[in-house]
Amino acid sequence: MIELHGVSVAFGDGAQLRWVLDDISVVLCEQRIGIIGANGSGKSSLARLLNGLLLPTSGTVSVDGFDTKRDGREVRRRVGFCFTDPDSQIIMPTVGEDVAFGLGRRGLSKAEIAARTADALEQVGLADRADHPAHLLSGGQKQLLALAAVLVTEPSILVLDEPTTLLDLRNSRAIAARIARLPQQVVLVTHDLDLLRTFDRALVVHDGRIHFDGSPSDAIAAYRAAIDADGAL
Ligand SMILES: Nc1ncnc2c1ncn2[C@@H]1O[C@H](COP(=O)(O)OP(=O)(O)OP(=O)(O)O)[C@@H](O)[C@H]1O
Repeated sequence: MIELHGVSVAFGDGAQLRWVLDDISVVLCEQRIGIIGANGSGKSSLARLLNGLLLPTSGTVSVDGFDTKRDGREVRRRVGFCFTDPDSQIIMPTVGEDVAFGLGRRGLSKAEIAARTADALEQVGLADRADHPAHLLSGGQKQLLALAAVLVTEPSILVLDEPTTLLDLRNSRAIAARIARLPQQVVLVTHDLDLLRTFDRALVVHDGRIHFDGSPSDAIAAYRAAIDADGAL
């Protein structure tokens, strides 16, 4: 369970200080939660708070009772994060090595690392690509690899920041299908409103605040209404 209490985030300082999230309090415990909203509204900042990639300027964020400021290590063990651009996450030459890399410094035997790597690749449908050069994968396969590299660390919560933005329809469907089968709690930032159809809950972020919180269909309607009210369409 993720809890945010009175969370605000500012970037810059002095005359350059800019608040991008404003007094957010929310408890996230459903299995599938979407975050939607306009460009620059604060969605990624909100997502990054959830595993301590970004720390609140004021207020607190906790995961299963562990505070992201005080207990960063415990939080990162529980919350895996996938970035929009998988290239920024792929580190090693081959697919298998890249997934195994996440298990370094855990004191696991070679056999355990190999078994967990194979299992993570199986989960995302890349089991036959272990020896393939990671940079030669397609965009969709790279997204799946980035997901496997997070899954191998066995997080109980996954935060995915726009995992289908770079993908064509076929690959985004493949990612959506994999996400749907994951046993973990998933918090998904997306502009692809179709992805939320089967979700339990969706938050609409608007101007750094949670503008709406409820069912995905009501959230999409609230998002459309907010954009219309802004005169942006
Ligand atoms: N590290 C940073 N330093 C300064 N400003 C930042 C930083 N990260 C984000 N911002 C600003 O915070 C605001 C919210 O950004 P954020 O990436 O959270 O929005 P978003 O809703 O995810 O947008 P998008 O849909 O375009 O990805 C933007 O105005 C952005 O420029």
